[in-house]
Amino acid sequence: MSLTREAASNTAKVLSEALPYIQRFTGKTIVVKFGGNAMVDEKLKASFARDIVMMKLVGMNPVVVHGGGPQIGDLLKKLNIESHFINGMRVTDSKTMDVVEMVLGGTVNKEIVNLINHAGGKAVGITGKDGQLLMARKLKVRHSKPEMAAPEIIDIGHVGEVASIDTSVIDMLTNSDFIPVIAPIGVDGEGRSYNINADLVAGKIAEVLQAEKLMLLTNVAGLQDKNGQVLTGLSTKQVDDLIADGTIYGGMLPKIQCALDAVKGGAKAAHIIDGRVNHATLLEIFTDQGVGTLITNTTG
Ligand SMILES: Nc1ncnc2c1ncn2[C@@H]1O[C@H](COP(=O)(O)OP(=O)(O)O)[C@@H](O)[C@H]1O
Ligand SMILES: CC(=O)N[C@@H](CCC(=O)OP(=O)(O)O)C(=O)O
Repeated sequence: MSLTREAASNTAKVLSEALPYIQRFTGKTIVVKFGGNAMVDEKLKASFARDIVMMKLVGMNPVVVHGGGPQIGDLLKKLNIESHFINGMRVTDSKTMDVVEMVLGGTVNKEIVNLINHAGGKAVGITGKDGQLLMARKLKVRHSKPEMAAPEIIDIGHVGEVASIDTSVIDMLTNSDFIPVIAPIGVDGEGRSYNINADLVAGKIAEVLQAEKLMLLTNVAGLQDKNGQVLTGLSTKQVDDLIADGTIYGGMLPKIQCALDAVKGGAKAAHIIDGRVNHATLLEIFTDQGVGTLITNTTG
């Protein structure tokens, strides 16, 4: 079926709108975090993979970090293991850690690799253990409740934070035209595995690579206020207030924290975007209409 003159002209307009973005981002690193909740729809997964391939083909260096919280939750449920979260982090005992490693390093990682390869890219899946990419240490979680005088430090098991990053394996892959797909599992000097929140990993990698953009795809329109309005251009003070009054909670806590840390650490910008929108990644990179919440260092 041929396009009408008007439709063809609109398509040409959109394509030509992409030109300055292609020029601006060629050779630049874009870290994309693909969230577990944006990863449950087959069509969205396939369009995400095409977007990543397109970025690579026009000369950008996409680095994919993925989550898989819902997928871990599904397998834990089948195994009759309960899921508990504190401050957006999964309480991870030894049995849970085995499942986390199996799901993130196995099924989820290889599914994304497969989708990107099917779309015409050359993806390689790794975990933070490969090439000692992610050295981790145990995360100390501060937990507070209104009735408590001071926050207490609680043990949530094999949950880690990033202690150091060695990007050699990422550099080697991107320099050979591969697209790295990274599962957020870290390791310490003793060889112990750690479950690390995928947003935190994406943020740290964006910081170390001094990425042009950190894109966090999720299942909401962006960071929202109490009335559901999407907020953008926030200062750190505003973010602190939104956390204190409970507007930001659960999985959004590590997301917003890592976005702020990444831009403070040298990533140019962080975007929290709606992964439920078809081709959200492409829209954010190549058009004038950014989708979601933008955080830059100038915002506070
Ligand atoms: N202020 C807020 N604005 C938007 N979402 C919020 C906010 N506070 C908490 N959330 C929750 O954070 C969730 C996103 O975090 P998470 O479930 O961990 O996503 P992902 O799996 O994509 O990493 C949203 O689905 C929403 O329930
Ligand atoms: C410590 C911690 O909570 N780790 C996460 C790792 C996966 C993840 O971050 O997945 P999403 O991005 O899909 O939420 C978890 O076990 O669910």
